Amino acid sequence: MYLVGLTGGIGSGKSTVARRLTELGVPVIDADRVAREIVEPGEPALDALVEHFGPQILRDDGGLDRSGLAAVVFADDEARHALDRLMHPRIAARIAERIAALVAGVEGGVPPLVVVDHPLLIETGQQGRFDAVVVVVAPEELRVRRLVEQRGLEEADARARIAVQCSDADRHRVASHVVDNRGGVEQLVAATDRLHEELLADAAEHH
Ligand SMILES: CC(C)(COP(=O)(O)OP(=O)(O)OC[C@H]1O[C@@H](n2cnc3c(N)ncnc32)[C@H](O)[C@@H]1O)[C@@H](O)C(=O)NCCC(=O)NCCS
Ligand SMILES: Nc1ncnc2c1ncn2[C@@H]1O[C@H](COP(=O)(O)OP(=O)(O)OP(=O)(O)O)[C@@H](O)[C@H]1O
Repeated sequence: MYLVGLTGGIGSGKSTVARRLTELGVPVIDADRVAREIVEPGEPALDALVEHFGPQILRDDGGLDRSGLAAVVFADDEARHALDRLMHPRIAARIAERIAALVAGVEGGVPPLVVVDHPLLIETGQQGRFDAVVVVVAPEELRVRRLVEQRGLEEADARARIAVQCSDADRHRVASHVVDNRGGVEQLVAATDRLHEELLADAAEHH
Protein backbone atom coordinates (compact mmCIF):
# COMPACT_ATOMS: atom_id res chain seq x y z
CA MET A 1 0.00 0.00 0.00
CA TYR A 2 1.27 3.43 -1.03
CA LEU A 3 0.50 6.13 1.55
CA VAL A 4 -0.19 9.59 0.15
CA GLY A 5 -0.50 12.80 2.15
CA LEU A 6 -2.68 15.49 0.59
CA THR A 7 -2.33 19.00 1.91
CA GLY A 8 -2.78 22.66 1.08
CA GLY A 9 -3.78 25.85 2.79
CA ILE A 10 -7.37 26.63 3.66
CA GLY A 11 -9.35 27.24 0.48
CA SER A 12 -6.69 25.75 -1.80
CA GLY A 13 -9.08 23.14 -3.21
CA LYS A 14 -7.76 20.16 -1.27
CA SER A 15 -11.24 18.85 -0.42
CA THR A 16 -12.24 19.06 -4.08
CA VAL A 17 -9.20 16.93 -5.02
CA ALA A 18 -10.05 14.52 -2.18
CA ARG A 19 -13.65 14.21 -3.38
CA ARG A 20 -12.51 13.37 -6.91
CA LEU A 21 -10.05 10.75 -5.61
CA THR A 22 -12.90 9.21 -3.62
CA GLU A 23 -14.99 9.06 -6.81
CA LEU A 24 -12.07 7.27 -8.45
CA GLY A 25 -12.28 4.63 -5.71
CA VAL A 26 -9.34 5.73 -3.57
CA PRO A 27 -9.86 5.46 0.21
CA VAL A 28 -9.42 8.98 1.63
CA ILE A 29 -9.07 9.69 5.34
CA ASP A 30 -10.23 13.26 6.06
CA ALA A 31 -8.38 14.81 9.03
CA ASP A 32 -10.92 17.63 9.40
CA ARG A 33 -13.67 15.03 9.72
CA VAL A 34 -11.63 13.06 12.26
CA ALA A 35 -11.11 16.32 14.21
CA ARG A 36 -14.91 16.72 14.37
CA GLU A 37 -15.59 13.11 15.34
CA ILE A 38 -13.25 13.19 18.32
CA VAL A 39 -15.02 16.18 19.89
CA GLU A 40 -18.54 14.76 19.69
CA PRO A 41 -20.36 14.90 23.06
CA GLY A 42 -19.12 12.09 25.32
CA GLU A 43 -15.72 11.87 23.64
CA PRO A 44 -12.66 12.34 25.92
CA ALA A 45 -11.17 15.08 23.70
CA LEU A 46 -14.23 17.27 24.30
CA ASP A 47 -13.83 16.83 28.05
CA ALA A 48 -10.17 17.81 27.72
CA LEU A 49 -11.10 20.97 25.81
CA VAL A 50 -13.71 21.94 28.42
CA GLU A 51 -11.20 21.34 31.17
CA HIS A 52 -8.73 23.69 29.49
CA PHE A 53 -10.97 26.40 27.99
CA GLY A 54 -13.96 26.23 30.35
CA PRO A 55 -17.61 25.31 29.80
CA GLN A 56 -18.27 28.49 27.79
CA ILE A 57 -16.94 26.61 24.70
CA LEU A 58 -20.06 24.42 24.81
CA ARG A 59 -23.42 25.23 23.22
CA ASP A 60 -26.64 24.81 25.19
CA ASP A 61 -27.09 21.31 23.71
CA GLY A 62 -23.65 20.22 24.98
CA GLY A 63 -21.95 20.26 21.58
CA LEU A 64 -18.77 22.21 20.87
CA ASP A 65 -19.35 25.86 19.89
CA ARG A 66 -16.98 25.68 16.92
CA SER A 67 -17.28 29.27 15.72
CA GLY A 68 -16.90 30.55 19.30
CA LEU A 69 -13.73 28.50 19.79
CA ALA A 70 -12.44 29.54 16.36
CA ALA A 71 -12.85 33.22 17.30
CA VAL A 72 -10.69 32.60 20.39
CA VAL A 73 -7.93 30.44 18.92
CA PHE A 74 -7.35 32.29 15.64
CA ALA A 75 -6.87 35.54 17.59
CA ASP A 76 -4.60 34.16 20.34
CA ASP A 77 -1.49 32.09 19.57
CA GLU A 78 -1.24 30.66 23.06
CA ALA A 79 -4.84 29.46 23.03
CA ARG A 80 -4.33 27.93 19.57
CA HIS A 81 -1.16 26.15 20.65
CA ALA A 82 -3.07 24.73 23.62
CA LEU A 83 -5.86 23.52 21.31
CA ASP A 84 -3.31 22.01 18.93
CA ARG A 85 -1.54 20.20 21.81
CA LEU A 86 -4.84 18.69 22.91
CA MET A 87 -6.13 17.83 19.45
CA HIS A 88 -3.23 16.89 17.18
CA PRO A 89 -1.98 13.75 18.97
CA ARG A 90 -5.55 12.45 19.15
CA ILE A 91 -6.19 13.21 15.48
CA ALA A 92 -2.93 11.48 14.52
CA ALA A 93 -3.80 8.42 16.62
CA ARG A 94 -7.26 8.11 15.04
CA ILE A 95 -5.78 8.45 11.53
CA ALA A 96 -3.18 5.77 12.35
CA GLU A 97 -6.02 3.44 13.41
CA ARG A 98 -7.82 4.03 10.12
CA ILE A 99 -4.65 3.36 8.11
CA ALA A 100 -4.00 0.18 10.10
CA ALA A 101 -7.55 -1.02 9.39
CA LEU A 102 -7.08 -0.41 5.65
CA VAL A 103 -3.72 -2.21 5.69
CA ALA A 104 -5.43 -5.12 7.43
CA GLY A 105 -7.81 -5.26 4.49
CA VAL A 106 -11.05 -4.54 6.38
CA GLU A 107 -12.55 -3.10 3.21
CA GLY A 108 -12.00 -6.30 1.27
CA GLY A 109 -8.37 -6.38 0.17
CA VAL A 110 -5.52 -3.93 0.65
CA PRO A 111 -5.93 -0.88 -1.61
CA PRO A 112 -2.94 0.18 -3.74
CA LEU A 113 -3.28 3.80 -2.56
CA VAL A 114 -4.51 5.39 0.65
CA VAL A 115 -4.78 9.18 0.87
CA VAL A 116 -4.74 11.22 4.08
CA ASP A 117 -6.27 14.65 3.47
CA HIS A 118 -4.72 16.86 6.17
CA PRO A 119 -4.65 20.68 6.09
CA LEU A 120 -1.83 20.81 8.66
CA LEU A 121 0.27 17.88 7.46
CA ILE A 122 3.42 19.99 7.17
CA GLU A 123 2.72 22.22 10.19
CA THR A 124 2.48 19.06 12.32
CA GLY A 125 5.72 17.69 10.85
CA GLN A 126 4.19 14.53 9.42
CA GLN A 127 5.48 14.70 5.83
CA GLY A 128 8.12 12.02 6.50
CA ARG A 129 5.40 9.44 7.21
CA PHE A 130 4.15 9.45 3.63
CA ASP A 131 5.43 7.82 0.44
CA ALA A 132 4.22 10.89 -1.49
CA VAL A 133 3.12 14.38 -0.47
CA VAL A 134 0.63 16.09 -2.77
CA VAL A 135 0.27 19.82 -2.29
CA VAL A 136 -2.60 21.87 -3.73
CA VAL A 137 -1.69 25.51 -4.30
CA ALA A 138 -3.54 28.66 -5.34
CA PRO A 139 -2.77 32.36 -4.84
CA GLU A 140 -3.86 33.68 -1.46
CA GLU A 141 -6.29 36.31 -2.79
CA LEU A 142 -8.07 33.69 -4.90
CA ARG A 143 -8.35 31.39 -1.87
CA VAL A 144 -9.81 34.18 0.25
CA ARG A 145 -12.32 35.03 -2.48
CA ARG A 146 -13.44 31.39 -2.84
CA LEU A 147 -13.75 30.97 0.92
CA VAL A 148 -15.84 34.13 1.28
CA GLU A 149 -18.02 33.70 -1.81
CA GLN A 150 -18.50 29.94 -1.83
CA ARG A 151 -18.02 28.79 1.72
CA GLY A 152 -19.49 31.87 3.45
CA LEU A 153 -16.46 32.45 5.67
CA GLU A 154 -15.85 35.95 7.05
CA GLU A 155 -12.90 37.47 5.21
CA ALA A 156 -11.14 38.25 8.50
CA ASP A 157 -11.55 34.61 9.61
CA ALA A 158 -10.13 33.32 6.31
CA ARG A 159 -7.13 35.66 6.59
CA ALA A 160 -6.55 34.82 10.25
CA ARG A 161 -6.41 31.09 9.43
CA ILE A 162 -4.09 31.64 6.46
CA ALA A 163 -1.80 33.72 8.69
CA VAL A 164 -1.21 30.83 11.13
CA GLN A 165 -0.67 28.17 8.45
CA CYS A 166 2.59 27.61 6.58
CA SER A 167 3.17 29.27 3.21
CA ASP A 168 2.91 27.73 -0.25
CA ALA A 169 6.71 28.15 -0.46
CA ASP A 170 7.03 25.85 2.58
CA ARG A 171 4.62 23.40 0.98
CA HIS A 172 6.52 23.41 -2.34
CA ARG A 173 9.68 22.51 -0.44
CA VAL A 174 8.31 19.16 0.75
CA ALA A 175 5.96 18.30 -2.11
CA SER A 176 6.49 15.28 -4.34
CA HIS A 177 3.50 16.37 -6.48
CA VAL A 178 2.05 19.88 -6.86
CA VAL A 179 -1.48 20.56 -8.11
CA ASP A 180 -2.02 24.15 -9.25
CA ASN A 181 -5.60 25.28 -8.65
CA ARG A 182 -5.56 28.69 -10.33
CA GLY A 183 -8.03 27.58 -12.99
CA GLY A 184 -11.59 26.32 -12.84
CA VAL A 185 -13.02 23.28 -11.08
CA GLU A 186 -13.05 21.24 -14.34
CA GLN A 187 -9.32 21.84 -14.68
CA LEU A 188 -8.80 20.78 -11.08
CA VAL A 189 -10.75 17.57 -11.66
CA ALA A 190 -8.74 16.82 -14.82
CA ALA A 191 -5.48 17.50 -12.93
CA THR A 192 -6.67 15.12 -10.20
CA ASP A 193 -7.34 12.39 -12.77
CA ARG A 194 -3.76 12.78 -14.04
CA LEU A 195 -2.45 12.80 -10.48
CA HIS A 196 -4.34 9.56 -9.78
CA GLU A 197 -2.63 7.87 -12.75
CA GLU A 198 0.78 9.10 -11.58
CA LEU A 199 0.20 7.91 -8.03
CA LEU A 200 -0.91 4.48 -9.24
CA ALA A 201 2.27 4.24 -11.34
CA ASP A 202 4.39 5.37 -8.36
CA ALA A 203 2.65 2.80 -6.19
CA ALA A 204 3.33 0.00 -8.71
CA GLU A 205 7.03 0.99 -8.85
CA HIS A 206 7.21 1.21 -5.07
CA HIS A 207 6.09 -2.40 -4.78
C1 LIG B 1 -10.98 25.69 15.79
C2 LIG B 1 -12.11 24.79 15.30
C3 LIG B 1 -13.05 24.41 16.46
C4 LIG B 1 -12.91 25.61 14.24
O1 LIG B 1 -13.90 24.80 13.68
P1 LIG B 1 -14.54 25.18 12.23
O2 LIG B 1 -15.73 24.28 12.08
O3 LIG B 1 -14.75 26.66 12.14
O4 LIG B 1 -13.44 24.83 11.15
P2 LIG B 1 -12.98 23.38 10.58
O5 LIG B 1 -12.65 22.47 11.71
O6 LIG B 1 -13.98 22.91 9.58
O7 LIG B 1 -11.59 23.73 9.89
C5 LIG B 1 -11.56 24.42 8.63
C6 LIG B 1 -10.14 24.75 8.28
O8 LIG B 1 -9.56 25.66 9.25
C7 LIG B 1 -8.15 25.43 9.30
N1 LIG B 1 -7.76 25.12 10.72
C8 LIG B 1 -8.47 24.46 11.65
N2 LIG B 1 -7.80 24.33 12.81
C9 LIG B 1 -6.61 24.93 12.60
C10 LIG B 1 -5.46 25.14 13.42
N3 LIG B 1 -5.42 24.69 14.68
N4 LIG B 1 -4.41 25.81 12.88
C11 LIG B 1 -4.44 26.27 11.60
N5 LIG B 1 -5.51 26.10 10.77
C12 LIG B 1 -6.56 25.45 11.27
C13 LIG B 1 -7.87 24.26 8.37
O9 LIG B 1 -7.50 24.73 7.10
C14 LIG B 1 -9.20 23.55 8.27
O10 LIG B 1 -9.35 22.82 7.06
C15 LIG B 1 -11.56 23.49 14.63
O11 LIG B 1 -10.95 23.82 13.42
C16 LIG B 1 -10.57 22.71 15.48
O12 LIG B 1 -10.97 21.97 16.36
N6 LIG B 1 -9.25 22.88 15.20
C17 LIG B 1 -8.22 22.13 15.90
C18 LIG B 1 -7.97 20.81 15.22
C19 LIG B 1 -7.24 21.00 13.93
O13 LIG B 1 -6.06 21.38 13.90
N7 LIG B 1 -7.95 20.77 12.80
C20 LIG B 1 -7.38 20.95 11.47
C21 LIG B 1 -6.42 19.89 11.12
S1 LIG B 1 -7.07 18.27 11.24
N1 LIG C 1 -10.83 25.87 -9.23
C1 LIG C 1 -11.84 26.35 -8.50
N2 LIG C 1 -12.62 27.33 -8.97
C2 LIG C 1 -13.64 27.83 -8.23
N3 LIG C 1 -13.95 27.41 -7.00
C3 LIG C 1 -13.20 26.45 -6.46
C4 LIG C 1 -12.11 25.86 -7.17
N4 LIG C 1 -11.53 24.91 -6.39
C5 LIG C 1 -12.23 24.91 -5.22
N5 LIG C 1 -13.23 25.82 -5.27
C6 LIG C 1 -14.19 26.15 -4.19
O1 LIG C 1 -13.45 26.89 -3.24
C7 LIG C 1 -13.83 26.50 -1.91
C8 LIG C 1 -12.60 25.94 -1.18
O2 LIG C 1 -12.23 24.71 -1.80
P1 LIG C 1 -12.04 23.37 -0.91
O3 LIG C 1 -13.16 23.22 0.06
O4 LIG C 1 -11.77 22.25 -1.85
O5 LIG C 1 -10.70 23.84 -0.17
P2 LIG C 1 -9.88 23.15 0.96
O6 LIG C 1 -8.48 23.35 0.60
O7 LIG C 1 -10.33 21.78 1.20
O8 LIG C 1 -10.21 24.01 2.25
P3 LIG C 1 -10.19 23.52 3.80
O9 LIG C 1 -8.78 23.64 4.24
O10 LIG C 1 -11.10 24.46 4.47
O11 LIG C 1 -10.72 22.13 3.87
C9 LIG C 1 -14.95 25.49 -2.04
O12 LIG C 1 -16.17 26.16 -1.91
C10 LIG C 1 -14.74 24.93 -3.45
O13 LIG C 1 -15.95 24.49 -4.00
